[in-house]
Order: sequence, then structure tokens, then C-alpha cells
Amino acid sequence: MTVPTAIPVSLLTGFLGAGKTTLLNHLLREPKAGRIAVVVNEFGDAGLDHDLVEQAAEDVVLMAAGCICCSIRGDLSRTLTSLLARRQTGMLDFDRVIIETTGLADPGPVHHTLLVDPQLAPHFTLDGIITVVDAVLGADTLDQHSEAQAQVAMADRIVISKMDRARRVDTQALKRRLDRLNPRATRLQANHGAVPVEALFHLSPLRRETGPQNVMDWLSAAPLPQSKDPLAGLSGFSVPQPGLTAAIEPSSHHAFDNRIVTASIEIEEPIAPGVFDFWLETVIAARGADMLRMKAILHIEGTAPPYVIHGVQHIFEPPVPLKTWPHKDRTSRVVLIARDFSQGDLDHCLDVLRMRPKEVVAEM
Ligand SMILES: Nc1nc2c(ncn2[C@@H]2O[C@H](COP(=O)(O)OP(=O)(O)OP(=O)(O)O)[C@@H](O)[C@H]2O)c(=O)[nH]1
Repeated sequence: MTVPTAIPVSLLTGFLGAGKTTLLNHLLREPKAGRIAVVVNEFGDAGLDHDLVEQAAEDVVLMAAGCICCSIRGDLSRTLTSLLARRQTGMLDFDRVIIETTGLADPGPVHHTLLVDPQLAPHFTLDGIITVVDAVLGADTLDQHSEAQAQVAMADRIVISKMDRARRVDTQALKRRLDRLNPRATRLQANHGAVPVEALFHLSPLRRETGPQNVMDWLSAAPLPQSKDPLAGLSGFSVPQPGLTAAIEPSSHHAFDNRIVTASIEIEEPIAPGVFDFWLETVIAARGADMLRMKAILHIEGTAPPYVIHGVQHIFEPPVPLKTWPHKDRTSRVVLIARDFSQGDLDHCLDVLRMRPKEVVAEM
């Protein structure tokens, strides 16, 4: 009797806007990567991430909205079990799974779920944790967000994205930071997600060296400047207990959760030309640094294709036209993830997009 081999699962993580989906899309276009089932965890109700992953429509599984740390256990277990059932009945054919986490996810609970869930452990094996770090904003993000530190500390591979934008001084500071947080993981550099596929898979042999104690040591060596407890908010490493599984049991939640607010809007009517530009310029000028992430699919009045716009703090990419609308309707959808806003203020900020040009100028 042949024992079925466990399906490798790669965890693709990295802070908001670091370049995870860009890397994933590169992998999905690469024949050498094999057949991949993708699990995407959304942040924000408008469900935009799903539409931004290319080429794998029927194999992309969308998980419930919210933070992967909170929702992961039951949802991940159900999602992977369902993928397995569909594979066993021949409805889906895939060689490996990639889970793209939200940018605020702590990889600890996902790792834990894969290791100990009795439904999953016999069928899936963690191939590796791939963490994407933004070459330009990465060092600052690591200073500010414990989630970003956990993502780097647990990585088997670190992919430094956006090298095309980075200055030497940015990358030197970042590399020093990464040396302290995770001296073990090999680093790759990526421009627009282009990396050799072989370097991202078969990482499990490296994992033997990653005990909870290693991660504890690296995180302790690189505390958040403003935090007395360098481990605050991380995935339970602060409370080591006997045995591996106990030591990685999540014990607390994000230290900065109460600073991060998300809001989304769906607008059925086309947005008036100029309104979006004016709104964006005003938002960036007023609070650019706190707009951790903005994603939008927009229907601008008088234009046929939908436009995708990405923003990461004050850095916004030029709008990219999509060939087709991802859904039958032409509803614009905008997701914002911001720091130090009240929910009311962030919701109101998005409501401005429903206004006509004269109203917007008066409002902002
Ligand atoms: N210049 C440049 N831009 C990049 C690169 N990689 C990604 N980007 C851009 O960075 C923005 C965010 O990229 P995504 O791949 O969506 O980032 P993400 O980590 O999936 O974002 P979230 O899922 O929201 O956390 C997009 O506008 C990308 O086009 C790169 O190597 N160079």
C-alpha cells in the first residue's frame, strides 16, 4: 500500500502592501511552480484581494474577512479540508498550496494550525514561510509593527521587494535590521515579484533549525523602540511552555490592533472624473503616513475599463487598467487600512467618494 505524501503548504506573508500578491502572481505565471491552489485571506469587507490574484480563478479560495490570527483556526482547517476533498474526488488538481495571509497576520497561529490540527496534519506539511519585505518602507515598518517583526523572525526565506525603488541607504538599514531579526533565512531580491521559483519551495529542511527559542532570541535582540516588551502581541512566544506545540500556542493578540482600522466602500454609480484624484491628493497630503494600505477597483465616469489602484502609505502606483470587470456589475470598491483613525473618520473619508465634484471641494 502506498502512503499518500503530504501536500506542501507555503505560507506567504509580509506587511501590508509589501508585495505578496505581486510575488504570487509571478509564481502563478511560472510553469516550473507546478499546479498551485491559493488560499487568500482578506482584510476588508469589499473582498478585493481575490480579484487581484491572477490566472487561478477556480483554484483561488477566499477565506473569511478579518485578521487571519483571529479567524484562522476554524477557517483554515475547513478551507484546507475542502480543498483536499475536492482534490480526492478529482474536482481540483494541485501539487501544492500557497496561503497568502493578510499583511497584519502573525504567522504563528497558521503554523500552529498546520502542525496540530488532526484533520490537517496527516495530509498537509508546511513547506516554508516566505516573508516579503518592502525595500523602501520595510525598516520603518519593522520599527513600528510587531506583526512585521514576527513575520520576519519566522521566515525561512525573505524576499526583499521593490529593489527598483530603493536607495542604497534604505537597503543597508533594512539589511542590518533583518540580520538581527532573522540571521537564518536566506534573502532574495525581487523586482515586481520576479524571483527564481526554486528558491521559494522545498524549504522544510531549513525548518529544523527554527525552534521557538530561536525566534525568541532574534526578537529579543531587536525590540520595538517604543515597546518595553519586545514580544508583546506576538504569537505566544512570550509564554514558552513545555513542548513545541504548547510553545507556539497563540496567547495574545496584536499589540497595535487598536491603532489599526479598516473601512471599505462599494459605489454602484461611476465616480465623477477628478473626484478620486482630488480625494487621493488630499488624503495623502493630510495623512499619507497613516494610510497603511489602499486598494481600489474603480469605475470612473466616461471610461470603459476598470482601474486598479494600489497605495502603500504615501506611495501610490499609477492606475492600471484591467482587461475586464471581475464581476458582472461595475461597482467600484475601495478598501482602506489606516493607523490612528477613528472608525467614523475613516468611513467618512470614504463616503466623500460618493460626492459630486463641487461637494468634494467644499467637504475636503
Ligand atoms: N516598484 C515596485 N512596485 C512593486 C513591487 N512589488 C510590488 N509592487 C507594488 O506594490 C503595491 C503592493 O503590492 P501587492 O503585491 O499588492 O502587495 P501585498 O503585500 O499583496 O498587499 P496586501 O495584500 O494589501 O498586504 C502594488 O502597487 C505593486 O504593484 C516591486 O518590486 N517594485
